[in-house]
Amino acid sequence: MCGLVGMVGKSNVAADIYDALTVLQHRGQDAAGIMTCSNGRFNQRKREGLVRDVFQQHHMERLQGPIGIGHVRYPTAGSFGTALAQPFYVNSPYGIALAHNGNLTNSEQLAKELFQDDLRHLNTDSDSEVLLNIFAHEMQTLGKLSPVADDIFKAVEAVHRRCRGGYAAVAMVVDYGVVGFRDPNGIRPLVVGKRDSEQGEEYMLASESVALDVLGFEMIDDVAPGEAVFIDRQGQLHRRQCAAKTRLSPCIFEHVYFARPDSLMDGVSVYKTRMRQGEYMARKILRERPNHDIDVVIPIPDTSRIAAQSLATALDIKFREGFMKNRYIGRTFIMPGQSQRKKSVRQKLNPVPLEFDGKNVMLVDDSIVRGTTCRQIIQMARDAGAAKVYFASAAPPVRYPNVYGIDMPTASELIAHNRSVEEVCELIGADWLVFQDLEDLVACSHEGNIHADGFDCSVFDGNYITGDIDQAYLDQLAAQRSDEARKQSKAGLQEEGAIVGLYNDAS
Ligand SMILES: O=P(O)(O)OC[C@H]1O[C@H](OP(=O)(O)OP(=O)(O)O)[C@H](O)[C@@H]1O
Ligand SMILES: NC(=O)CC[C@H](N)C(=O)O
Ligand SMILES: [Mg+2]
Repeated sequence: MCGLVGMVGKSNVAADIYDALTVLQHRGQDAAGIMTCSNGRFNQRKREGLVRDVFQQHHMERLQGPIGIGHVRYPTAGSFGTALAQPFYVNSPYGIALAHNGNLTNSEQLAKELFQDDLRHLNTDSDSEVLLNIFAHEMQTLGKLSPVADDIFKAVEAVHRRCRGGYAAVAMVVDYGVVGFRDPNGIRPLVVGKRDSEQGEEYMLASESVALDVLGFEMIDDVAPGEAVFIDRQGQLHRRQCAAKTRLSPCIFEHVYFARPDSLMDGVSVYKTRMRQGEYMARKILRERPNHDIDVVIPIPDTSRIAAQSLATALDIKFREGFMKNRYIGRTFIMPGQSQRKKSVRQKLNPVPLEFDGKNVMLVDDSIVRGTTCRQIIQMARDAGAAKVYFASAAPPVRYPNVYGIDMPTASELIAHNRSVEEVCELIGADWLVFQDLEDLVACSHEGNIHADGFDCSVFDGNYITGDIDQAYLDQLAAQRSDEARKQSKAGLQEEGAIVGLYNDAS
């Protein structure tokens, strides 16, 4: 789940893009990049690492220009490394750069077409490079020396005709402006906002509204499914629906885990949704065990805190912060390998023994995916003296791979895949395990926006809303992206040295 920023300002935008990327860091910890444009030249800095490590003063100084885009990466396709960091760039036509959040499900087919029909070379195995080249090819076929908004929209229309999957993107056309667009199902999020400056209005596109808030932009709107929003270099905003058939089916896992709670996505307050998740969980707990003996509710920081608090309030049970979080360790789920994830849980969380000693504790997490976190946490609770350890997940069991931009490619790595709740409970070592029901989770989100046509819940129900996913695709994805496959590809990459990429090295 990557983070995107695009900006058209009245003076240099790099510092604002940097700040917005730090606000979106929770969406991707692997690599970061910024590209700006001034007087017909692109300036770029991208590398593996967190935003604060990638950009130093001298990089910021050379990122000149009043328009730019930025990206934080959490890989879901292709390999790792600086050459795969975004934005991507093509020199023809015009000079176009693009940053992408999501995953194209037909990227292999598109890569073939790009080579055989469009005569374009791809230098990486990133689906984002495919998306950029499709957009660039469609701009090229229009054959305009000076493109206008209408041309950008025609190219986005063609992107929607050719691309499948989940995608939100920001692209910059040299000296013309920045366009943001979203797939026809609105799976991945994108918002647009504006701010007044002394020289006139400035615009920002971002994955989450929280980036706009922090930078002083007022939210204009969510980019609609299939819509494109183009802000030209002069600061004029143009928008158009570019897809023939659209529906609003945003990814529900954004509400469960990915998004920051202070974000508003498609009209849904992530914070309020998580509050409702806790309330619905409390009802389920009372349905299952009206005479439960829970003494205390303890969240597993960070994401579950809000749901855990409302759950405790609804049950009228004490809420206690029984685990302290090391603030210098990032999110473990979006780390690239299982051994790193496993080690980080223990480094990240440490129990406060007096909250556990002799008590029946109900631990609450937002979700159980691979089971890395809950297994260790339950053991920690027992070691800290808990009498009974109950566990509640504010989301239903994750049983199916994600194909739209979340790194859950392999069913067999998911602890609940092909397992009953009782089996998972035994495997993680809990005394009682309660999962949210899917219809309740959907209700929590739907209450936030009754106009949504639905939500992408594929990781919970295996129903892939783009309708193009079959077992062969899932098998191929698992073969390419399982933890095991990735260990090997990373080793291969290091042996061969970095692939050719248009990026700056560590200097
Ligand atoms: O079952 P698992 O595979 O362990 O995945 C689920 C866990 O991973 C996430 O936490 P993470 O540490 O990434 O982030 P957080 O601090 O935002 O909770 C999520 O909040 C769960 O705690
Ligand atoms: N999480 C994402 O949005 C990933 C974007 C893109 N598929 C990549 O792997 O770089
Ligand atoms: Mg967590």
